Amino acid sequence: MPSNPESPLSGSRRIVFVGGGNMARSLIGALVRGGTEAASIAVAEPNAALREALANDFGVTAHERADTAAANADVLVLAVKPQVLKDVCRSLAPLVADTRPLVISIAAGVRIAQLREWLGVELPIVRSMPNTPALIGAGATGLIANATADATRRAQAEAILAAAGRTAWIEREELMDAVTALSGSGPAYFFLLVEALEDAAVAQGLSRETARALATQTCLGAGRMLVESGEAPSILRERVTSPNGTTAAALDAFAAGGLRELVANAVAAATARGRELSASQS
Ligand SMILES: NC(=O)C1=CN([C@@H]2O[C@H](COP(=O)(O)OP(=O)(O)OC[C@H]3O[C@@H](n4cnc5c(N)ncnc54)[C@H](O)[C@@H]3O)[C@@H](O)[C@H]2O)C=CC1
Ligand SMILES: O=C(O)[C@@H]1CCC=N1
Repeated sequence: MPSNPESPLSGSRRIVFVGGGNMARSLIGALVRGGTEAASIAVAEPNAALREALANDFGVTAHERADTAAANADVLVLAVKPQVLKDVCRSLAPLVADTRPLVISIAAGVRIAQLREWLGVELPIVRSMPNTPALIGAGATGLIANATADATRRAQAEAILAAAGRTAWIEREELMDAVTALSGSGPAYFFLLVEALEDAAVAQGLSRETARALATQTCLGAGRMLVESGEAPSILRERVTSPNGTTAAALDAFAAGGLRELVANAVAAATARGRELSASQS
């Protein structure tokens, strides 16, 4: 149980993660750091090394099998790869028919209707899309609930994901593909930009070490300014850009190369791939 009785998690008897990989580890770490008692968290993970690491690092109960871990779950967090989710849900169907947990899925491209079908019974379901910065408590997560999830269940789901960063509810489930393309995959776009900046600076004569240090700190500083100033990115960009100066020269080159169109194409491709993945799961 969380120590704070006002927390939306205070009524959770047991939060059970099915799958103990990267994302589950991020969320479990965030919950424990945020004050949720490790004794109220269990995880099912077939990989023994991962299981032991979760138990040792966070004090949670780790099981080999999902059905053992999920007995008496109040909240079930589905954190396996999308490809195995159907089998996992079907194996848990008899159990959840009795225990009626809140089900939170973090699987990319798996729709609520599919989860409902595989679980075999009407349950409160929240589909979410977190991202890897959840590892350091700086995640961004999109959420959508089915009609069976009442305000209490929605608040519980939000509190679990909010332990690892910011959350945003979306109005229509189709928009989850866009959320996946923006914040789910987004950290990779950012890392690619840092790689490209680093390589470009090396080409201009800086050492690899200096280029990485300056590129990394520049991105951190710019990101923090964006969050802490609350100002629009376009305003912050204009403030860096002296008329006819160095930034203007670089921005002209970006525009000539079609950077905005390229980003729009990349996000459209990711959105379309999300749609394809969910169609292939049925
Ligand atoms: N990596 C990312 O950036 C993001 C991933 N996601 C989603 O999160 C989910 C998990 O992704 P990761 O943590 O990156 O994958 P992962 O591969 O690190 O973790 C999945 C874990 O599930 C375990 N597993 C497999 N079969 C199982 C079973 N029957 N019962 C219990 N556990 C089982 C595996 O041993 C593995 O450790 C995926 O559905 C993915 O779409 C969501 C947002 C971002
Ligand atoms: O690349 C993927 O499909 C997953 C979903 C969001 C981040 N990684």
